[in-house]
Amino acid sequence: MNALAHRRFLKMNGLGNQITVLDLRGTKHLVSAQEARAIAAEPRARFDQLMVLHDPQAAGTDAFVRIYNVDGTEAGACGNGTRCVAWAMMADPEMGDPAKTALTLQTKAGLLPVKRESETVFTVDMGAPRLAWDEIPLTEPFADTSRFELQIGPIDAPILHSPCAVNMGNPHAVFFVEDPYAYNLEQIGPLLENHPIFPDRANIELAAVTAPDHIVLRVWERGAGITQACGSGACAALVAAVRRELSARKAVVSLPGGDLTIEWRESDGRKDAGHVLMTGAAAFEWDGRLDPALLASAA
Ligand SMILES: N[C@@H](CCC[C@H](N)C(=O)O)C(=O)O
Repeated sequence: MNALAHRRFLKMNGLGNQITVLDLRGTKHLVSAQEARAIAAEPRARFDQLMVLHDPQAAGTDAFVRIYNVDGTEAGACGNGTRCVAWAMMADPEMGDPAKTALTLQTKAGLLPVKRESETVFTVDMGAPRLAWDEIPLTEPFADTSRFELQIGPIDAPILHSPCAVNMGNPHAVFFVEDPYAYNLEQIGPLLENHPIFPDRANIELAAVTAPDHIVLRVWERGAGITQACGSGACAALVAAVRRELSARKAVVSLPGGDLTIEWRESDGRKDAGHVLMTGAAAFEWDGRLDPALLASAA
């Protein structure tokens, strides 16, 4: 019998970003790409991202979290999913500890301290953005990744060009445009996600700065396509807007699924070294048990 059979899952969302939380603490099981895709095929467990909790690996942390996209690939960060995991570990009647108001999660990308602001609102310290070309990563060296050479469409009339690259635990390319909703993201997204300039592929953002403290954003997610919201994408958009001197260091980022407040702190006067804080809601939808028949097909 597969170790995942009949395991309880929580179906949640972070501003409409579909998140499934699976608690594997106390087991050694690592979800394979096939198993992740099999879980996504189960209508009640369907996700943009699957957040799998494992026993903590570092002192002072509450859990190690593996993050899977709907295509089975793994990611280092998921802002919306992190808030959902925090809700599960603090408020879920079966796995939550209501005494907790803060916790620290670890992912492949590092440590994520989370603070509970209210019943359903959490602030995640998403860490410091990484901005060097080989940290994004890009395949070619660019001294300045805030406006690097990349365009699609006709050479003399590109549809999109000169994005800003930001790594928020995962790679992002942010294009500044007048109206993010004026583009066929369904068509452009996969071309850019898989462009040879991104050796690890990339999440693609279309951002409009409508005021120094407001950004409108749409995201094509690596491994998941268009989602209602992307937390790390919202952080990347704010960081990119600050680097391009288009916005203040704190702004509301409006995604199709709702708003996130993002702040890029300074660190000892060093503008590029501070951490990015993301505040927003997490919503529980339902729970269920994984269907062994579907998992059997993944074996
Ligand atoms: N929805 C996410 C980002 C999930 C990971 C991403 N698709 C990747 O592969 O990097 C978020 O809220 O940050």
